[in-house]
Amino acid sequence: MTAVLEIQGLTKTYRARGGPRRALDGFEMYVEAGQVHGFLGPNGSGKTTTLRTLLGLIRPDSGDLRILGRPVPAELPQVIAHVGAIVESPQFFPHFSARDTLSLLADAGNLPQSRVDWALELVGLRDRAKERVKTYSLGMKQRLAVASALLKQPKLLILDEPANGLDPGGIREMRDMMATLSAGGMTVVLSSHILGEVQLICDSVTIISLGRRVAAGPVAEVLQAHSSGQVRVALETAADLSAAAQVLVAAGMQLQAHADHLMLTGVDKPALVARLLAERQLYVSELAPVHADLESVFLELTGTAPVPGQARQVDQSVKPDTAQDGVSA
Ligand SMILES: Nc1ncnc2c1ncn2[C@@H]1O[C@H](COP(=O)(O)OP(=O)(O)OP(=O)(O)O)[C@@H](O)[C@H]1O
Repeated sequence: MTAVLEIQGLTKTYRARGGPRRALDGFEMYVEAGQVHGFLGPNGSGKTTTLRTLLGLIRPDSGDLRILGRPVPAELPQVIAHVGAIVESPQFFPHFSARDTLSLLADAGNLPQSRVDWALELVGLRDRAKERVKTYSLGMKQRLAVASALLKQPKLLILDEPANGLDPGGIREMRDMMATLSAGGMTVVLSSHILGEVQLICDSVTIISLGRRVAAGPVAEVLQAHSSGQVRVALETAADLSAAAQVLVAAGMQLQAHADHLMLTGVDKPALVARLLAERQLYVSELAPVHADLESVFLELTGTAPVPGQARQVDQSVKPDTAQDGVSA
């Protein structure tokens, strides 16, 4: 597969009041053509810095960046026509309508006016397109921003928090829109904190923590690589749970007993559990591997799971010693 986006060894240190602040520390990222790729990380982990660097808005200290195979920023002028992006909430003229705004942008970019209606339709603003932007809700402004990035019909669409401010219906529409765009061959990179949504939308993800990649790859592989092998076991007779727990512990398994089930960890072969218990006339009614979700993997990898009684500070996330976790993109 062709990489639409490649980043290797990206570093960036800001000069801040409190001293130099290393925002990116050998960061890597690969996105293949036609993918919807989720870019995830805690607050302050370096996502916006990465995206701004790709668009030539920030000069990196070092690193190799390529868009559509071209090195950036050196050859950004040659590829920028194929890249649509919203990296910061764009400001629109409040007295213009959405249609006027897009029309102006199409003119400025030498793009056909027919794209205006196409983009308005796609983001669901067609029926409100004549109203002034200042009367729009946050979610409607967000839709207009996406429409403005779509005008170029880009090969690569980069969206920083596209679901910000959208209602549940809007989030679902955004998801459908991504699917439509990706089916048409567009590659989409989106940063988001709505992990359930990312799990539904994205083919692949990169997770960043304190400026380094901590996981990357197809969503299913990342989940698989970080699933803890948990299995939930319930018995036909709940009264047999403690006897079953004893059997399984004696067989070297680790478990937690709950009122109506046992939760086993590190189980490679769930069938073995059923066999061990059946040998003692203990019959399982449920034997279900518990799949990790993206949120739990994210919290584990970035070390940002809430701890009762502690207020986590923004820079308290995990930075691995090495940049990789073994899952490749
Ligand atoms: N102009 C700047 N000057 C100094 N430090 C900066 C500057 N911009 C970003 N930083 C710092 O760089 C780090 C990475 O910031 P960045 O905005 O890339 O994070 P992010 O992952 O996009 O966060 P969020 O999810 O909160 O948007 C943070 O510690 C931030 O404070």
